[in-house]
Amino acid sequence: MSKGKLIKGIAGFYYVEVNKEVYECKGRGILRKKKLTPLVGDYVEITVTDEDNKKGMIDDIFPRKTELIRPTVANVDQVIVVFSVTQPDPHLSLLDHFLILAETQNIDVVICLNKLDLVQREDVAELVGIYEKVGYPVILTSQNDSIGLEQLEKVLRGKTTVFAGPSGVGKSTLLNRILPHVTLQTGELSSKIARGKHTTRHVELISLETEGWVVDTPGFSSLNIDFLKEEELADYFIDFEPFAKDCRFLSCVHLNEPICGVKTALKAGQLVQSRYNSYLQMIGEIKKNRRY
Ligand SMILES: Nc1nc2c(ncn2[C@@H]2O[C@H](COP(=O)(O)OP(=O)(O)OP(=O)(O)O)[C@@H](O)[C@H]2O)c(=O)[nH]1
Ligand SMILES: [Zn+2]
Repeated sequence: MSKGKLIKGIAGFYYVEVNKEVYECKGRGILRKKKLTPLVGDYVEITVTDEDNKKGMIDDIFPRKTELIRPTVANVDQVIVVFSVTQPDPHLSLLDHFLILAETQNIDVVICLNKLDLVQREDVAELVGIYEKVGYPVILTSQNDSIGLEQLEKVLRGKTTVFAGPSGVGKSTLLNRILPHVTLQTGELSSKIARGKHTTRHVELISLETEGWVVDTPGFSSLNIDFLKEEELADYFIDFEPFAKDCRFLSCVHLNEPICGVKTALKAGQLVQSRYNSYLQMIGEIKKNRRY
């Protein structure tokens, strides 16, 4: 028996990578009896039934560390959320929505700001400062000027990483650059049509030469956080947390309550206005969702 990583599942077949070789596998009946469904990202035990044709059977699934819902991938170590510094301009509210979703799934995030070749470093210093202060690592990259690529590779090494971000920020271009052995569709090829296909694609882990896997995901233009409750939203703003303990009421939602640690910190410049604006916007979305 060998231990492998499930990298793709299509129509009842599971593709399992063992020492850089990929085996087409079926799941044994025992899995169904145990109510286990193999997921992309799973570490599995397989028996090779046909070495020449690379076929095998999945005997067991190792316990999952994490289970991401969208995309459905097990054992994800981190998400790299890519935004471009311009073209398109970074949409901070969208980035904050993404960060909140990642926090609800308890997953580590690295922010990658791409297309650095189009601006001066000074122009992005404020943006970088905002998110580093909040507590997220920020990497600056450019595929055109080969900036930050080694740093990015270092972050990916040995991990299972989901790449996410809005359309057109350069995710596929970056991945093609650090994965020279695969070719992903980028916006340059008949963009709109390619993009349509993008969304129906199967989730697939791409193996890195330096150990580790990445998952490319279709670009998003909006994200729903309105399944959250108003009173729990602030818990996912990791920068609010140290100040929320100074609120008079335990149930404070940091809007109009008297003696609110979050609003005091905001006035004192200890919290960033754009983050609080995103918070207000999300509260609005949650309230709207409740009205039926
Ligand atoms: N100036 C500059 N342009 C870039 C860079 N990286 C990518 N681009 C361009 O940005 C456009 C979009 O790149 P893609 O890689 O297709 O973007 P994507 O994020 O994968 O987009 P979706 O597939 O729609 O999610 C293309 O025209 C790229 O040539 C960069 O570092 N600098
Ligand atoms: Zn408060």
